[in-house]
Amino acid sequence: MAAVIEIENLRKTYVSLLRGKRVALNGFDMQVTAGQVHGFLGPNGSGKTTTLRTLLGLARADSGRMFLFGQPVPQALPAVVHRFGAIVESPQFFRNFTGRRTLSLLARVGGLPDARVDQVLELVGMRERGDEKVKTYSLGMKQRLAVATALLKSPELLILDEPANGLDPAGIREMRDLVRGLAAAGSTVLVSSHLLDEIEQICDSVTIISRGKRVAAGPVADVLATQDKGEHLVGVRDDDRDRAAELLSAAGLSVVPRDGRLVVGGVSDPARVSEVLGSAGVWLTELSPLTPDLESVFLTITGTTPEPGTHRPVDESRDEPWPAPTEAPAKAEELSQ
Ligand SMILES: Nc1ncnc2c1ncn2[C@@H]1O[C@H](COP(=O)(O)OP(=O)(O)OP(=O)(O)O)[C@@H](O)[C@H]1O
Repeated sequence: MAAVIEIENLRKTYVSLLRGKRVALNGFDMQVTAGQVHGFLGPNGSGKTTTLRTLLGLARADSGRMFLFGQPVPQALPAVVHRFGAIVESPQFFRNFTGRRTLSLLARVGGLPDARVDQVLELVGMRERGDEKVKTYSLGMKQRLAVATALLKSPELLILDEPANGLDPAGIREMRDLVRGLAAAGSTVLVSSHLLDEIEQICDSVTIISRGKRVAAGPVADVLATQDKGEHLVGVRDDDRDRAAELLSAAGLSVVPRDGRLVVGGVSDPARVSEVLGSAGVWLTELSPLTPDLESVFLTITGTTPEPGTHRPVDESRDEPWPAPTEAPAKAEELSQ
């Protein structure tokens, strides 16, 4: 399958007079295959929005290579811009326009038939509210309107930065169905989100970024498998628990008690657990695999598992000292971004 997005060794440093240099992307790589829903995950400040802004020509990279539909960007953006839709920062709408008027205006600018407006309003579940003014919309409705604007040109690729932001549970489910529906119709979707269970449900593949670098990528199942330690939840009668722990430890398995049961790691064949215990007259009441979910994998890989009593800095990027006076002064464009 062809790669719709390819990013190689992308570097981006922000420079500000107040804070000096800040490395946002530190040699980041990503590939998104055609027809997939691809999740883009990372802790706060890890570089997701910077990646998307750089890919779309809204910020300039220090170095690295990027391709959309096989064409180098930002140079080829004018040639491919009609093939993708993106919502990277909360778009601003005219407050006194209705949703429909907003979309009609954009459709006209893009040379699209007005009939497309009704289609996209329907797609994002806003058909009934389309004739109300934007200023009466909730955050979630504005989010849907934003998605509708990105869908107007029936893009082959849709890039959504935190599309579930502000949506209630029903809205999140609708967004999920919308994204899956687009993929089923042949579109490619890149979606960044902090909602890991959502990503696990809707994405075929993921890229996880931490401190401006890719730390994991691939089909969701493969990424989950990297952290699969063969853990099983083992239940025995209360009286047998200590003995079971001893037996399993003696058999070379790791054993940690949890909520009246034992978490046993390093199990390549579950039959071994029942064999070890059964041969000593200890009988199982439960034996179930503990497969990692995306949230636990994410927390482990990015090193952001909360530790009771400690606070994690909210921003992951690396500060660098202000450049020595001999270095070239930062460009005005960089300072303003
Ligand atoms: N315009 C800017 N000027 C200076 N620093 C910036 C600018 N935009 C982003 N940064 C910094 O770059 C780093 C990466 O930010 P970015 O917004 O890309 O992260 P993110 O992964 O999208 O975070 P979040 O999940 O919180 O949205 C952060 O340290 C951020 O403070």
